[in-house]
Amino acid sequence: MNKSILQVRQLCKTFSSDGQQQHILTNLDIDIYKGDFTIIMGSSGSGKTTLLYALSGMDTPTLGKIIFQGTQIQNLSSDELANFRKKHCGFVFQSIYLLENMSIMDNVLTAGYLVSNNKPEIIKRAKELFLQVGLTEEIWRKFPSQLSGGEKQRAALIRSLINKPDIIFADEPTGALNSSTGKDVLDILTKVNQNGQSIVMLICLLHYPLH
Ligand SMILES: Nc1ncnc2c1ncn2[C@@H]1O[C@H](COP(=O)(O)OP(=O)(O)OP(=O)(O)O)[C@@H](O)[C@H]1O
Repeated sequence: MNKSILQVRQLCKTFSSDGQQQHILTNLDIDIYKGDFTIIMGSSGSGKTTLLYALSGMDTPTLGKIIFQGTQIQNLSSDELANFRKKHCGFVFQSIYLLENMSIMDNVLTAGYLVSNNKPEIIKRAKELFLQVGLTEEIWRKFPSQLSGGEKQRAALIRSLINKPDIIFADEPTGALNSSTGKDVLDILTKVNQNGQSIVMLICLLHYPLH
């Protein structure tokens, strides 16, 4: 059986505003295993993004434990958490946050250089990844505004992969794409998973509560 890399125990998240409490996540237990493609479904507003923020240490839970490869991530300082995310997590979102003032290759390289000093190795890996997802040199030299939604999402996926993360968190990665480009992105995620990459994907479904 595969190794558990992320364990969530009795996770609760409550937001308070105007004296009102909103219990978004209640006593969630989750185990994410190495190499798995885990899909978490929930309706709009059910707390998927809240869960992703907690799992990746971008927000602190109200109660409960998140243990990543033996480390309880709530115990890390904000610098340690930022390092943890850089080294261990990759992110793909519905809104594609590429930097508009640089080519998509430079977007990917910039993310790689944050973690590694080995520039030739990062460049080699970026080129291989671009070719694997069907983006040729002509495309990787372009700026985000010159690309289709599907091409941009594939570039964002490469950026999430460049540092060989332990887990990719994909929050509705096909939400802004039409069905054919959305399928292309899902096919690529499936291929990446078949090569051993652990993926947690959040999908919005109507009328599907998380708890
Ligand atoms: N910082 C916050 N302060 C107060 N309430 C919040 C905060 N963040 C999220 N919420 C509330 O928590 C609930 C869950 O939000 P979340 O974004 O996690 O849902 P979601 O399942 O990702 O929704 P969608 O599929 O529409 O993106 C919503 O009612 C939202 O308004």
